[in-house]
Amino acid sequence: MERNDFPKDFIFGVATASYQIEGAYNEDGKVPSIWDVFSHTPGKIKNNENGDVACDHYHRYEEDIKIMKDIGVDAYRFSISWPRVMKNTKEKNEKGIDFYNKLIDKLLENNIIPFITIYHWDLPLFLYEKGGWLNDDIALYFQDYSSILFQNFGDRVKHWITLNEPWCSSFLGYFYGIHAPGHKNLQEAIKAAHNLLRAHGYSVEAFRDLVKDGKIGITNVTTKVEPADETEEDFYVVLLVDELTNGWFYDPIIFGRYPENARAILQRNGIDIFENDMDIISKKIDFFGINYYTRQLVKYAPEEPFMFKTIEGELEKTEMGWEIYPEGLYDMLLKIYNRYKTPLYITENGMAGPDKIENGKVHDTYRINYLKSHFENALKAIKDGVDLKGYFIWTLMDNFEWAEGYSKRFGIVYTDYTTQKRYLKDSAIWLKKFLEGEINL
Ligand SMILES: CO[C@H](O)c1c[n+]2c([nH]1)[C@H](O)[C@@H](O)[C@H](O)[C@H]2CO
Repeated sequence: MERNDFPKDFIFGVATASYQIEGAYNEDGKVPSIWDVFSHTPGKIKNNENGDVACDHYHRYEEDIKIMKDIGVDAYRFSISWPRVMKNTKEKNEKGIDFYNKLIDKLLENNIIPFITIYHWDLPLFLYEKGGWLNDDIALYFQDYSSILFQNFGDRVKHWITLNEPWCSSFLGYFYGIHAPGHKNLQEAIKAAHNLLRAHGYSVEAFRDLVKDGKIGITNVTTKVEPADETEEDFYVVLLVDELTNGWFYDPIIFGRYPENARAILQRNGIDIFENDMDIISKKIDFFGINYYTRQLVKYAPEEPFMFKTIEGELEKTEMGWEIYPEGLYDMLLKIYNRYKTPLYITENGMAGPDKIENGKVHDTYRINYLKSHFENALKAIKDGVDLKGYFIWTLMDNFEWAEGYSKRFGIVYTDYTTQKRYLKDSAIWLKKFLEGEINL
């Protein structure tokens, strides 16, 4: 398999997110986010680390773009920091706008296509203090914020993603409590999920007026859910978990309704399900972004809140403890495309590895093998009819891995956090050769 086996307009890129790489957490008018608060709260982040400095990308973006250019990526997916661009619900921070204008112009100067994620979890604290994703007004605040981005950047940026993984923002942030704002309330999670979907819809509505020649979509967690054992009960919980994680955020956008089995279970547990604005939520999109990493093995467990528990699988695992399961990418690409008939991008795929640097080198052969096997499954899906338009590797450089702090390295570029020096890992050199057509896998 080689680069030319992919469609000629297929794009390969790398992805990052504002809070994970930018640093400058209180510079040039940026106001606090819920992640600034959460990461400064003792015990929330491994080793009590935070994103105050991260990869210092705010000051080093030109160097980072040069690295992307050197590797030869076609596109770069990055997120906008809402609290860097907005001082409050109405006023924009000009210095924040300036930063992203410079970033976008430098990308275009280097023939790298910018893909903007409007929201990748760093909610401004001033909105959290108004109720955050639990306050129905947030959908219109998000529309106002989105409109400011469309008006300032839409002349040059034609590919937009409204939200990154609303499942994480709602379930990890409001039910499991391991992400900001750290709540543990299922009803809140369902409310937040609905307001995230509403915010997505209102953003799409504004986009159609303000960036008429652009494409917009949403990125969802997309995990292959499989039964731990071949029992009827385990197959039943597969259906339920697939609806609760994947379907809950795909179905409303295409069908204008929540998946019925998960909905029934939630209602049977006394959870209110929301229906308002389904016409807004299901505004036509141009693509889905798929974040695929691994599978989830589930077992029927009647004693658990959703009657299932997750079982540890036997396959080789990454540093995150996630099984390496490239076939699952093929399965999910087919499943999502055939169910929703909407063009797809892989907006994240990659692995955390035991990366050690020696004399400026990182021999991450395991990451090359991971990417190679996932590229092969993406190509197989294309050959089997999936309209897959691109593939973004997570991630450009090692960065702040949320609750894991800096302990997990996903980058194809190694970040030395003490010197802020960047080092191309073997996987970056491999990718460069693949993109140049030098490698036939
Ligand atoms: C099951 O993994 C999720 O889909 C997922 C994995 N990841 C993500 N979502 C987030 O979008 C990134 O910000 C993370 O850095 C990245 C690596 O953890």
